[in-house]
Amino acid sequence: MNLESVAGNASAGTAALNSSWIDAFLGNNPYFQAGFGLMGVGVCLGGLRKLVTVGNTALRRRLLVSVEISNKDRAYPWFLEWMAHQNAKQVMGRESFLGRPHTLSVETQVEQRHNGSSNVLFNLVAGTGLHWFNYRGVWMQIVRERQTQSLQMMSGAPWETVTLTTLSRDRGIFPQLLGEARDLALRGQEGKLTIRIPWGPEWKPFGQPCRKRPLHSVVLDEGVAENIEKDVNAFLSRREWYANRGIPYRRGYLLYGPPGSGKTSFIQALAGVLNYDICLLNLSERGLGDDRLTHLLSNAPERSFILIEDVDAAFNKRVQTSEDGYQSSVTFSGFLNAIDGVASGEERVLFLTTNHIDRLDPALIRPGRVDVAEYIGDASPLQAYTLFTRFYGADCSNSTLVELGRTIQDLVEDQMKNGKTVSMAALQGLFIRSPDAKDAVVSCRNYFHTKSK
Ligand SMILES: Nc1ncnc2c1ncn2[C@@H]1O[C@H](COP(=O)(O)OP(=O)(O)OP(=O)(O)O)[C@@H](O)[C@H]1O
Repeated sequence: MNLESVAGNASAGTAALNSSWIDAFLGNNPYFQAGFGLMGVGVCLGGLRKLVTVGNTALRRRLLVSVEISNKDRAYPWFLEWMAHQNAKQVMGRESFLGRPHTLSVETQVEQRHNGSSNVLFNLVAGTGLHWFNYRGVWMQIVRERQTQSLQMMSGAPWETVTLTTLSRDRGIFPQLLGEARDLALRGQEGKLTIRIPWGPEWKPFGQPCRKRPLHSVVLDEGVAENIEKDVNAFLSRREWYANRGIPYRRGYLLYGPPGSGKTSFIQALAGVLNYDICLLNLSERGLGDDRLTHLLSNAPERSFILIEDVDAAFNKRVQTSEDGYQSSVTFSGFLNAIDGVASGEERVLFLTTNHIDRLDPALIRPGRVDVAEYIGDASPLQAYTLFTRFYGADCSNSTLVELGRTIQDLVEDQMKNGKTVSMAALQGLFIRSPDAKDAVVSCRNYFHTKSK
């Protein structure tokens, strides 16, 4: 036996000894056996979990359908209002709707009453988190999420989304539900006029929608209201006509005349009759530049009049020729470009008002920018008569009304012969302060008497 084979035998012996020691240690050690068992169970569970996740994703993809509504979309407030409505029904025990939401948020609504007072309603809607509800026999999941990390730049409000999920076969229920929400929201606005003002690059409702003013309550000189209304209606019915001829689909109106003659009131009443909103733009607003103005005019909400009041105040000859340039950061050429609306092919109805048409640059009031210019003047005798009869029509007999109305008419006529006029706003003020028709005549007489001194 040589030395090498002795060494080989020794090492083989050591290896056999080690392996039998490990086998003995592992095989007989209950801790190791349990450890391996647990590891096996863990691996199995991990695999199962993965399987469930994959299965769940596949199942969701094939069987479920989701709709996401973000608070950038117009449907978002409609949907929340609709939810509040459904929730109120549930609270009143009329309909089973939400699976008893535990997180609620408040949607506060201020309702203007007919007598001028207001009523505040607190609607409880499903808050952030997960909710279940049944709509027309279809179960849905609502997840309302709010992003607290980022805020909307202009309003400072957090971004929100509502995700509705239901079975794929019931996907047709979404348009139905959203349609219902829209109808509910629009029904709530029936008889109301929304005024919007710029908010950053967007238009935002200014306060609560107000009650529409009947057109006949604004008494203009004979034929004036009818002319404008007819022209606006003709324009709105000729979209195709404009498109076929490649003419930009826009129309500009300028109402000019003394203060308190009813220019703004008429535009608001007309918007109400046509179910249009008003986008009120103040050219002297701080921070309003050419770019933002162009963007605002090109992105006005559909079915809205753009109203720019006292347009002379922003661009009158005096200011334009002054050395320091313009009052606001909107330049005159920027304003002309914006109202020309090179960037927009959408319908655009622009109303401008001014007390001083002579101060307007001819470039602003040329056809294409201002297509119809109407003078709205102080009270004519007939306007005074009509306003008087509208105020006191219900309070006295027809013959008394006519007789007193004629007196008012004569008073205004006499004033005019003396080269004096009275605004409709002033007459309205006198009538509001007079409890009855006879008082109104006395007040008018005194007023005119004082004025003619
Ligand atoms: N023609 C009118 N018929 C009925 N009410 C009128 C008329 N004109 C003015 N009024 C009343 O006077 C008030 C002021 O009217 P409005 O603001 O419409 O006048 P305006 O011509 O736009 O004035 P300004 O040029 O100062 O902006 C309103 O409350 C309105 O009801």
